[in-house]
Amino acid sequence: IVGGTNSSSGEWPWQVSLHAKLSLQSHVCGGAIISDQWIVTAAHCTEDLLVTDVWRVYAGILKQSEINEDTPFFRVQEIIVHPKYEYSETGYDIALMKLDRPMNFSALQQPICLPSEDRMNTEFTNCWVTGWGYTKERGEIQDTLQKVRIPLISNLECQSRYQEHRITDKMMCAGYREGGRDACKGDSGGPLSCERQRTWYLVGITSWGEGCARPGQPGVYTNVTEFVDWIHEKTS
Ligand SMILES: O=C1CSc2cc(C(=O)N[C@@H](Cc3ccccc3)C(=O)NCCc3cc(Cl)ccc3-n3cnnn3)ccc2N1
Repeated sequence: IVGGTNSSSGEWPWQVSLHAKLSLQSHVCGGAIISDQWIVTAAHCTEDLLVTDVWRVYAGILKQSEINEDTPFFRVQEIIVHPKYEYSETGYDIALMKLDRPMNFSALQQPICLPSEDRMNTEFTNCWVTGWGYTKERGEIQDTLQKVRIPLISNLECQSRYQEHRITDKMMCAGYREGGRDACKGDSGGPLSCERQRTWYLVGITSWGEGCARPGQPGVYTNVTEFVDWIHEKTS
């Protein structure tokens, strides 16, 4: 996250850190808890890592330094990648991870609501992006979960910023014209969370962008509203 600040414990209890343990273990992507046994993340996070037993899902943590060999984690039983996913910039950048056992909810780990499909995203005015990603383009993974408020922008404006891409209705964008605040490497797969009437909704999944926090280069997110039916179909 570029231009953000430290989160406090329990502020984003649906945020998880997805680790892969090959020879070494490291944070790969963010993710969001949507039920006691399902995590939503980006499809590109699971590319080349579709074998389930390398994954470790850490919930209820604020700092990466809380993670050591004694820290409890969830194993992944199943990974469902959207069948139309090819790569982030063509959309459908969404995947589901089924945990090997149901999670007990607490103040530190609990689900975020899925948006209802009849809401227009532009109605959301209090949206935040969170993650342990870089704070600048050539940065490093952060210890404390970062948060930054970023306004949603119309797909029309977003398309005008990405003339060499097709910004589809399966995508949505968020950013400041002047740049300075954005997601960055290590944040992908994590939530773009929007609050309305004291309830938080998973409106976007951090997907791609041209650099981090550059002027006129907004972040591009998977438009979760367009996938609510698919998520219900796959997780029920
Ligand atoms: O311990 C480490 C060493 S460094 C490291 C890098 C990444 C990384 O590049 N992630 C990519 C995605 C990725 C994930 C897995 C495998 C390969 C790539 C990312 O987050 N990419 C974020 C994409 C992005 C989204 C928005 Cl909304 C705005 C701007 C950007 N960025 C554009 N340029 N950088 N960020 C993930 C975990 C890491 N952990």
